[in-house]
Amino acid sequence: MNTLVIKVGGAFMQADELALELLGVIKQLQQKLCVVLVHGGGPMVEELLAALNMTSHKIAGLRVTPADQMPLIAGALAGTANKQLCGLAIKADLNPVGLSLADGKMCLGSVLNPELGRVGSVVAGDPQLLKLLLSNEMLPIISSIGADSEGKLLNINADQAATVIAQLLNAELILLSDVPGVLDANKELLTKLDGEQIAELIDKGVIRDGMIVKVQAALTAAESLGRSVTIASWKSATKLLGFLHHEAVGTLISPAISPTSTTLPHSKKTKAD
Ligand SMILES: Nc1ncnc2c1ncn2[C@@H]1O[C@H](COP(=O)(O)OP(=O)(O)O)[C@@H](O)[C@H]1O
Ligand SMILES: CC(=O)N[C@@H](CCC(=O)OP(=O)(O)O)C(=O)O
Repeated sequence: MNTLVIKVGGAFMQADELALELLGVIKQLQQKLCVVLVHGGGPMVEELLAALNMTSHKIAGLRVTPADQMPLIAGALAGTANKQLCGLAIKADLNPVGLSLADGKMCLGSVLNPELGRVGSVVAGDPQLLKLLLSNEMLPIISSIGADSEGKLLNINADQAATVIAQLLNAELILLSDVPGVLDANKELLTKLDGEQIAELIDKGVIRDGMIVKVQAALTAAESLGRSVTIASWKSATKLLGFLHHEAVGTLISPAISPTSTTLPHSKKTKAD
């Protein structure tokens, strides 16, 4: 069976009804595909830090993560967000297994850039654990907390995490957010983009904030997997069933023409490269 990696942003877990609808669609997709869910949780991180009177900021879409905030961020992502999503999956009659990127050595992490603190990059490691779970019809639900070779925790952007999981399993990849896809300057959906068009839209300031990391992660995946990656909304779950019949949803990111335009800031090459 082919494998599909679906990534959902943090706002997803806070929209129970829509989340349950998407999880119902995942149950249907499981008839035809192996599905792995990767999740973010930016809003949960921010809520926890704010409750503790702590602040946080992002550089180029990546949250600067001082070492003393790492246990809290791991709690919000691998704890609150992961378990909340596993709970919703149980309600949707799925068989979830909550994991982080270090489990079963599925991904190997290292510090991305010391200026960002414990922010990490990961490369594909051992797929055995995920294959075992998928062959038993379980739904792996993976948070973007990883670890370095010394076992110290790392905070990985969840779009980048999903990209590496797709590389690990040679899977299709869909990145779901709270927007219908990548939008142009008039807020109209762009149905197809390649590396050159993306570079231009970033230059013009049309693609901003978290969407920059997302499109760059999608390009990295598209290039290394040699197939298009979808950016779409988790708010229109049933449209995703069209994916089974090769119907396009959201924005299709196709492999870049210019490989240099796809590199993430300071990112390392993955094994799949
Ligand atoms: N051109 C664009 N098209 C769509 N969304 C964009 C664009 N530029 C910036 N964004 C912003 O990017 C956000 C999605 O990125 P992010 O907040 O990181 O999502 P998630 O948490 O779902 O991963 C959108 O909610 C939107 O505010
Ligand atoms: C390094 C980095 O930026 N980590 C992200 C991980 C969670 C994430 O990516 O969540 P969303 O998908 O909801 O944005 C963070 O701390 O917010």
